[in-house]
Amino acid sequence: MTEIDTTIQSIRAREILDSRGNPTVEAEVTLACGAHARAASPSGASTGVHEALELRDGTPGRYNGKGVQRPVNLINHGIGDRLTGFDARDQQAVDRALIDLDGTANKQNLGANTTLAVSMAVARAAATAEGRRLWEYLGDPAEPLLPVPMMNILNGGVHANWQGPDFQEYLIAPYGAPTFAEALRWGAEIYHALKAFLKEKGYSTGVGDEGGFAPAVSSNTEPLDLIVEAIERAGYTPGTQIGIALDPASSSFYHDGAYELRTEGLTLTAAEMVDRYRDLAGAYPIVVIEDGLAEDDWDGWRLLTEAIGDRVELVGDDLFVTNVTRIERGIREGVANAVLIKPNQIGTVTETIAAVRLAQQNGWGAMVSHRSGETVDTFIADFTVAMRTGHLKTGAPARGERVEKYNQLLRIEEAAGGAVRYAGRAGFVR
Ligand SMILES: O=C(O)[C@@H](CO)OP(=O)(O)O
Ligand SMILES: [Mg+2]
Repeated sequence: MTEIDTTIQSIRAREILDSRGNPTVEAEVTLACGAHARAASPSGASTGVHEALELRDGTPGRYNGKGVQRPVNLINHGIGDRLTGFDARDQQAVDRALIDLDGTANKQNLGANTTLAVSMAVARAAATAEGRRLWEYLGDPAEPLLPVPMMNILNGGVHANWQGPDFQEYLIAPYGAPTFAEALRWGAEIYHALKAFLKEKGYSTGVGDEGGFAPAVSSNTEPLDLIVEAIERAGYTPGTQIGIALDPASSSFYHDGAYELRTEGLTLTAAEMVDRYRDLAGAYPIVVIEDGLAEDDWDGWRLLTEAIGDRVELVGDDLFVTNVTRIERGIREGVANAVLIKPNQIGTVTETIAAVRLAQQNGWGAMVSHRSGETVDTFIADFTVAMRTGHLKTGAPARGERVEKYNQLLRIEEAAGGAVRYAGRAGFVR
């Protein structure tokens, strides 16, 4: 067998649009053997202050300073040349070179959007050259684990321009399904049942950034009642077949040391928020709460973990920002029990894998996630299967940029055949 030459021959970048109509970076890698692949960075709206930098043009003009010509130029005039000659199969060396070229802890010079597009495109090009599927190339698990799709069917907070609830995301988790394909079908049926129910109640069925409905509800609890009803109308049982997850994204309504629930006209302390989550977890089949407390409210997080960490998966997103230093602190201090994994919060595939492994080695959960600004790139679908993380959140079962990830998982489940397993309830740490 002749050895395939996976030496990087060229890397080019371009500006494309994301699902919010904002520019983002797409990188394209060509190898000596002729294989080529591309990858695009997503972009968040409720970004954590500790995330790696997302580099944009900054100056008014094209896209009001939100353009990405600077990242594109960095790749076309510098990064591409630096990485030419590297073996695309040596992901760690490629990512190390990107990290060194940037030279900061937070990708301040190159931007995590710049480095991530390159890093993912290199991995995909290497997989293509080897004729392997990306999930096999990244992890080669003997028994591929299909994740529970965490479907965000009701949007609030900044993703709904603060027209709906303060809590940003209400998700359904069809963990009782026998296969991923069935889970996705259940989720889509519940999504449609919710739409019909909202219409019946006179609510708008317009959607937010992640494809979930964004009704102008009068409290943060009302969506839970709407969703429970939708689950039942679709013919499923809340709690045994379908769980509910929340991402309040509370950093976005945390001001001057308190949590401001505008919808309810209330300002709560961390302890009062914890009481509320305890009550909600008692009254509804809640399996996951992400970012229940704010990104630097470690004391509040500790209270929450002590209160319900034994029965609810408590996921740190803005708290950990896919950063091993912050995750290590959480593990050391017993704060949270799971990590949200967003590759663009840290900027390379290698560093993202390190964050997943750190969580898994400590018995913590790792939930891979899309961003609210997405493209049709499906890297995270393959990544989730490769890392066997058991669950993935990538929006509503509607809107192209969201369903493309779910559809990729359908393809993976089909391709993996008999070897495959659906994570189900075991996909959660609690
Ligand atoms: O808070 C989140 O978890 C994400 C993704 O759902 O939102 P954004 O990409 O806007 O940070
Ligand atoms: Mg979040």
